[in-house]
Amino acid sequence: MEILEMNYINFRNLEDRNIQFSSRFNLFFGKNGQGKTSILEAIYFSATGKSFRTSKNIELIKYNKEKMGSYISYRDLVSEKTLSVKIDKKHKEYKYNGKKTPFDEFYGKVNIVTFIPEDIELIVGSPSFRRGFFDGEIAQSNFEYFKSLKDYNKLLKIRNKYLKEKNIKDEMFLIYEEEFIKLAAKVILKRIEYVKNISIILNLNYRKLFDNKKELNLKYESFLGEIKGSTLLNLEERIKLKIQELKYQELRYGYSLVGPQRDDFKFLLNGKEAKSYSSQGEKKSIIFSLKLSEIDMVIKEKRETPVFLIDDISSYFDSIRKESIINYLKKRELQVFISSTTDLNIESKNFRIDKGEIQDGHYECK
Ligand SMILES: Nc1ncnc2c1ncn2[C@@H]1O[C@H](COP(=O)(O)OP(=O)(O)OP(=O)(O)O)[C@@H](O)[C@H]1O
Repeated sequence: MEILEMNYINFRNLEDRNIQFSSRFNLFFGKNGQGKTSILEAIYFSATGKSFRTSKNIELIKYNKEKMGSYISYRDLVSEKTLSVKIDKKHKEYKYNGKKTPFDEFYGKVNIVTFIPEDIELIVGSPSFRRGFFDGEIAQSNFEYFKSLKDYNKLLKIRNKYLKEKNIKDEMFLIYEEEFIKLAAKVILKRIEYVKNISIILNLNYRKLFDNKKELNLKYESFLGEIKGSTLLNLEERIKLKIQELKYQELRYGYSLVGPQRDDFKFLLNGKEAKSYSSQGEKKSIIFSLKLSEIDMVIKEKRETPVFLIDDISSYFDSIRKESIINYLKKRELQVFISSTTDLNIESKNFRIDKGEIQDGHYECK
């Protein structure tokens, strides 16, 4: 998959422009605070309708402007297509090949993997941050999961309302609960499968790029306890039993104590939890390996190569790790967008960013 060009109007601090991209490396080079992250965010936003920095789209609109718009053309395995988004303070409009499209159908058309410094939160941050990330990843290449998760979240809200009102004898509650259990089991099973598959690739990538003497593992921790080898049916059974077990606590707290919203993902380096035991350099390397593994997973699930966005590579990695990453990327057939404050010694289409203004052309990165 390849993004061919992009247009944007009133996107953060960027001067409006049309940009043609290279199918391999695109390097955005500039000093701090000039708009390097914003241009990567504009690419991500145009392709997915979401930002990797904020959940409030309104923040993307340039200060003192009323609306913002973006457009990309891209090529997948089949043909060339376009996506566009318009937002103002009240409305959002998504278009696919010029036709209005609901967000659910817009999202997932272009596969993008991002690496941003804030990703370290995947190790040190909250379980909900990790769940959000992995759910997004699975949903990106699995529409059924996207639907199940959306429906599950709706039912979770409804269930919590009933629990809060202590209204669990209501006939509707029982009907909702049956569906709640089914969807909870589906979501958990898909997550287990995903973790199992990505874990193998993750370990290989970590060893290949950063340290071949260590073993990296990703583990799914469920509120159900040990769930290795589970099937959909026995997950449903176990959730039912757990609901029985926690019935009184759920009524006391007034919200669900069962379900995938209670689960977490853990990174283990040589069997020890990375959050508590790994160095900063190791944590960054784990996350980078995770992102490379995501690329491999998208290729496996969709047979389509995703686009890779890497923000601020120069200040994030030391020179040895940076070289290892660049050498690896050179060998992969990927379209890569990188922002950096220093030269990376790669053959790339270069863009210089200065106060939101982007100029292209080859130049010396100094
Ligand atoms: N909605 C907006 N409208 C106008 N300017 C904005 C908006 N949102 C953020 N900015 C400004 O855009 C500038 C560029 O931010 P950005 O994060 O893209 O910089 P950067 O080049 O990645 O910097 P760094 O290397 O320090 O991370 C900042 O000065 C920021 O205050």
